[in-house]
Amino acid sequence: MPRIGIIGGSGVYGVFEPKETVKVHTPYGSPSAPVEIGEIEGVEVAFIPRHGKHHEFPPHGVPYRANVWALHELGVERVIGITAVGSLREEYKPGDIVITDQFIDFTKKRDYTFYDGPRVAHVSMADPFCPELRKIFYETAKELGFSVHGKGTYVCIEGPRFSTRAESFMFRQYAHIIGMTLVPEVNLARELGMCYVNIATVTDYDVWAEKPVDAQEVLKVMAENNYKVQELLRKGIPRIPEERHCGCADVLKSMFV
Ligand SMILES: CSC[C@H]1O[C@H](OP(=O)(O)O)[C@H](O)[C@@H]1O
Ligand SMILES: Nc1ncnc2[nH]cnc12
Repeated sequence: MPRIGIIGGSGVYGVFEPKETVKVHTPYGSPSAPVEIGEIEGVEVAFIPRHGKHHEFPPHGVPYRANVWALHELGVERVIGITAVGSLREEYKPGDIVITDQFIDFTKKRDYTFYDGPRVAHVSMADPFCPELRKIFYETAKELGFSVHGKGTYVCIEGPRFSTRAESFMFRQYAHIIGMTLVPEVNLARELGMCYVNIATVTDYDVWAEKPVDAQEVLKVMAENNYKVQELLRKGIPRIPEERHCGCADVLKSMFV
């Protein structure tokens, strides 16, 4: 049973040679693609490409609930979310890795919860990311010699369009990086008591820095930096302890009304 799940973002459609591919049906429909099960350095891992095998799901159309539910159903306790992000600050440069520590939600119409009633839950999101996983991947990225930021606030926009200049200037007052997919993936994982870490690769300076970003540029820079994500997973995953000591599952004790 895989206890670690990876959700790959733009430009990340496979991170190992799958041993098995599983079609999972969930109460929320099918995940973006059948779940691939394989091993990274001897550790069993499940993988879902967030946008589908051929990037057919736009950020506002990703079946986030089905993806997270499917991983949970397969026994996953820890989710590693890989994302491509724009930079809102000079010092977060294209090619840098960010181990996100906070987010701001500017999405508008997604399915944000597994608890639509009659069971009602209010999950704490004060510290949305697993501290244990953040430490492992930050330290591993440092050891690998990558330019890595141990913190960063991710503003999640609805997309699929990129920001206007005015929006970009506003967002950069509060956040460091910008993307379209962290929410609701991170909060859904938390609602099931799973750990979640976001490994973000900076692909561009968002439009505040003058030149408008485009999708081709994001994919090109992601492809150039893909090896960093692969190395980080290969070296970081074997360092994840069997037992969790992070308290991420404790939210389940107090979130129900
Ligand atoms: C391909 S450009 C915009 C697209 O890239 C990012 O995807 P992901 O977060 O899944 O890596 C961004 O959020 C948008 O969905
Ligand atoms: N500048 C940007 N804005 C929103 N999502 C992105 N994903 C990658 N770069 C982005």
